[in-house]
Amino acid sequence: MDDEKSSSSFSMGKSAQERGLPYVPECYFDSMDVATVPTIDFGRLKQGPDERKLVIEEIRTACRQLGFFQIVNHGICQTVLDEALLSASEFFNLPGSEKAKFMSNDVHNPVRYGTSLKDGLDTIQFWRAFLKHYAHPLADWIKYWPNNPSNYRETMGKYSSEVKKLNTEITETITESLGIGPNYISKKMEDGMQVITVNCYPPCPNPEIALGLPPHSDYSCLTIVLQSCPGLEIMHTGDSKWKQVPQLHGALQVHVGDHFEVLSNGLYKSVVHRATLNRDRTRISIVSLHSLGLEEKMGTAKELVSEENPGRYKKSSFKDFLNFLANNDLAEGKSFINTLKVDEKQ
Ligand SMILES: O=C(O)CCC(=O)C(=O)O
Ligand SMILES: [Fe+2]
Repeated sequence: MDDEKSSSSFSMGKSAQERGLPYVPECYFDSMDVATVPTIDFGRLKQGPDERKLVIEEIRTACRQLGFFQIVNHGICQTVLDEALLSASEFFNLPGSEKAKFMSNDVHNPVRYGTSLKDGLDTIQFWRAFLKHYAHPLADWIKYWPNNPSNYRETMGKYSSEVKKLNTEITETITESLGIGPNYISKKMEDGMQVITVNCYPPCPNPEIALGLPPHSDYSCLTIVLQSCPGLEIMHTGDSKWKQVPQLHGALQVHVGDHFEVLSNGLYKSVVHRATLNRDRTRISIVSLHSLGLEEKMGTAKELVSEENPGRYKKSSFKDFLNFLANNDLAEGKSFINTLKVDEKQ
């Protein structure tokens, strides 16, 4: 199956759910374990210091136990979310030749399209098309983004800048929950990198034997994800089982990434996750990865290191991750965070 055929085999309707944003019949997930995902009401952060303290405690627990939570009342309105998803799906519906203009295997390229929708039906392993683009500072990068569909830059740009602001707020709560204060890294994060990965997983004829994305953790400090329907699975640290993340309309998912595992000296673990497939509808996810500047190294907070609790990680930057990615295949189980652990055998 080639990209051209897969793209034309799905189409979007007119309005978010009515507009036909993809859904998956519930029966598909009957056989799966569903994750109990902490849902954090961000509106409560502004309801006085006592309420804020409780929310920070919930975030601490979620980051320690799962490295993952979802947020509601995050302040980004539903229209912005729906329109970003819609223009993402319109992009993937374009003819292959249009998308191929952005095709690149160079992981250092700030805008690139790629697809694994080429393998024969018997041999498919991964079933995904993606568009990645740098998003901060927006004015520097937006001119390189697709302008087909014609509102792509506007809708995705709006979503990107709102999610960038949200990232700063979440970062403040995370460092506060680590006991190092809300301003520990927020300014650096504000000036740091934002990479948007738009994933498209068309209906797959063999969802049992293929995946959208292999198990991995994100290199980022934080990743914020908007999904059109369920499909993400996270590894439950308690019983080491894959669990499906349920769909909560309007919620955004937050992943602790490798660089926050490093900052926290391993108190918070980056969440291992994978994208599964279904045979009925297309799934879209918009993934916003936030880290420090391209060459700025993330190290462990010195406040979280002591004689009894020595530093466990080497410093690294986003660029170090890109160099790792250029030379290693995540599908073969290679993991960036493992290369950062000081006691890990290389
Ligand atoms: O599609 C998803 O929900 C996950 C995508 C993902 O993990 C990634 O792009 O890093
Ligand atoms: Fe990921």
